[in-house]
Amino acid sequence: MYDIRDLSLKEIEEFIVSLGEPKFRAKQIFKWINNGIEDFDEMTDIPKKLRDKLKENFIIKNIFIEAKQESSDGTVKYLLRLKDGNLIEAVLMRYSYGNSVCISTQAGCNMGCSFCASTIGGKIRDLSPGEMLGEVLAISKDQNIRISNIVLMGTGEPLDNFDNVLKFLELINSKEGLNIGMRHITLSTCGLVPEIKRLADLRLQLTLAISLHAPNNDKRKKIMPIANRYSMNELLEACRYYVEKTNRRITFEYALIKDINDSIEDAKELSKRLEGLLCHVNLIPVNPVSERNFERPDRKRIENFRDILESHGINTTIRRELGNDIDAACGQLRRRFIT
Ligand SMILES: C[S@@+](CC[C@H](N)C(=O)[O-])C[C@H]1O[C@@H](n2cnc3c(N)ncnc32)[C@H](O)[C@@H]1O
Ligand code: SF4
Repeated sequence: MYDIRDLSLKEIEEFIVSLGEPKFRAKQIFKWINNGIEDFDEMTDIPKKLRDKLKENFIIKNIFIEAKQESSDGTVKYLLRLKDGNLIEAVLMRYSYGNSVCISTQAGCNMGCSFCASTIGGKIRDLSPGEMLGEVLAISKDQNIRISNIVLMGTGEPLDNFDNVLKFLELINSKEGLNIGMRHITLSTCGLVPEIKRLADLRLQLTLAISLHAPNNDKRKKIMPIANRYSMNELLEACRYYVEKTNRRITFEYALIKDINDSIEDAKELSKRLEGLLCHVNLIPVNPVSERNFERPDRKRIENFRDILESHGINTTIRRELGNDIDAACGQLRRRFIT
């Protein structure tokens, strides 16, 4: 049976009208779904007969909180169990401007980046739009807070699950739903070139983050297999296309790994590559993953790297690390539970 959380307001309307019921019921139902109800009988202003019809046709794929780790800075990392038993991670981060949830888009990942815990067991399956919405609803309900920002940076490659991710964006963007503006959404990708162009053509006002992590192709290939499929030139060309279509500044994520991509030469080469592109670089000291032996550079080296980029006119930040005292690296909490 279909998960009712997968449906847009328009799709619910179509269903309601096909039953001969008044259209306004659809809006009531959609609002209940976005309130995080877990049972159709919680829709108290919907007549029982109609609730029974919904039960005959749909289910609600509830997401269960399997475990959570709270950090002293208010960050909460969730291990969530999907209806079929698969485990995923999501993280709540509290900022002065609001509450942000980092969600997973797939159970596992096929992309094989060497520093990432999410890919160690490969991809199990894509998440549905309703499951992604369910991650946000579960956290909002658990904390009794409104979520104002969404980051697609948990387990999985969002552009490898393009249609479901797009539908999810439509759901959370909906005025009658969570009403989260596109400018409050960040989508992070390892760089699937055709999909970046497809996204650009939609001209959504979301922030695109590219996991770059290297100043050139050869170095990128060593840590990110996707670089064998699309060269850095192709990737940067797609980024330029994205900026041209959307007028939005791109964020480049660059995880600094000791002796791999953190030298002065790397910083200089990266600066040249990014020259003239409307962008921002976010430097992230790599999170050591127990299955890998990558190390972080020391603070001085990280700051040097930033200073070189800045001296070339590239806006650069060193990521403020939230949740440092918990298993912060993506996929680590999940791995601890499934191994
Ligand atoms: C888990 S990925 C999910 C989104 C998408 N698949 C991507 O690669 O951009 C989110 C971000 O975490 C980064 N990341 C993964 N493992 C990391 C680690 N051990 N240390 C620091 N950043 C890491 C990725 O490179 C990416 O920028
Ligand atoms: S960094 Fe992103 S694309 Fe790479 S393996 Fe991890 S989740 Fe997948």
